Amino acid sequence: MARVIAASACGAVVALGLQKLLRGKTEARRVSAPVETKLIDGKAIAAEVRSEIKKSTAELRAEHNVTPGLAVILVGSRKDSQSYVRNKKKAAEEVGFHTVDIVLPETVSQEDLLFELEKLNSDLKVHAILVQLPLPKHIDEAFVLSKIRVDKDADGFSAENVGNLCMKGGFPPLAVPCTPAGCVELLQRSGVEVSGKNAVVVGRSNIVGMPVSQILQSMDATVTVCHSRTQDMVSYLRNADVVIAAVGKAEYVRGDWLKPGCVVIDVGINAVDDASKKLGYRLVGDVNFAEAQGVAAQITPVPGGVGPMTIAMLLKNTLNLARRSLQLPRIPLRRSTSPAAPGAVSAQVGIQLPKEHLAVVICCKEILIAFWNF
Ligand SMILES: Nc1nc2c(c(=O)[nH]1)N[C@@H](CN(C=O)c1ccc(C(=O)N[C@@H](CCC(=O)O)C(=O)O)cc1)CN2
Repeated sequence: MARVIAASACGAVVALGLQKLLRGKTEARRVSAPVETKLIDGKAIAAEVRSEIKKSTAELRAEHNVTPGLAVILVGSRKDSQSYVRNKKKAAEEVGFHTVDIVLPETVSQEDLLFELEKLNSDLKVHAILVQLPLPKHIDEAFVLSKIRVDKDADGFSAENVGNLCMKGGFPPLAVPCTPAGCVELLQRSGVEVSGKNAVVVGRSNIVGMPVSQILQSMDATVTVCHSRTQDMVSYLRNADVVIAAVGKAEYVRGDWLKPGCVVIDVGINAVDDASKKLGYRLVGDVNFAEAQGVAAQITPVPGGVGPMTIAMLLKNTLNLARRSLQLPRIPLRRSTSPAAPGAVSAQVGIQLPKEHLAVVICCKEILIAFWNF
């Protein structure tokens, strides 16, 4: 009897030891080897897009005698908005666009702002209008945006453009919100295939979170939108192949929340105090960049990631709106890495065909193939 007890006690000790050893092994497996993290250089990619737009603008002028025109309305004297508007105007002029800038005082009435907007709506030289956001509190932002002609909506913020962005198999939007389009362009030009992948968007703003989630969904990603009320956000992020961080909180997403090998697009631009800098602050994103190193396979830096793409995509929208005014198709800037599914709403830069035209193209292709085989 004593021997039996001793044997089973011994067995239990061995089993416990084995269990411990195994647990140790699984824990060791969970800590994966560091990943080599590649930087997605938004500055360089934006320069590439701008040079393609410059070329297409020169062709449009040579072939149709039309110069794309962009008008920007700035209300008030916020330093950041002034700087964004200055950069937009500079970039537009560099690619050969005609530009108009309207600067109104902080105290301007909504009526006077709408009066200026109306003049731009009927200016034949202006193909795209942008109202720099945010607007002062006394102005109804949504109402003002709704007064921009849909076919001059440079930001793609109108209900019709956003509606078309969300509709499966509907008309393609005339313009796509610039920052979301920039995020997707970065993914495409970095060879990231999103179809069938888990994408997590952190943030649900009208400018970024909502439209980027719609675009990714139209590209066949499985999209989860996390926000301030999401419970256990980390559980979603740990399963995300693609992360779009647009929450507006400095270094909010921690490195150990990410799935090893994921791709991170950091939309945040947050100023944090830094006495070592001349300005007394430095810019950081919504993701803890240092911690994401060695975990993410690719990541955008801040600054120099999504920001420059926002302006490049504004130029793209302006060029496409100018082309549309001549009933020309959208300009294909560069072949994307993955073609959109037929009829899908697409954020790609290529020509977008309505379903009927696509059917004709497919039909012609079938006839050609049949002819060839015959
Ligand atoms: N009508 C709109 N208003 C606003 C938009 C918009 O798309 N349409 N987006 C933002 C601001 N924005 C453009 O307007 C914008 C933000 C940041 C950048 C950028 O290039 N950032 C740089 C860093 C800049 C710096 O040093 O301060 C970067 O990330 O590298 C461009 C445009 C709100 N309003």
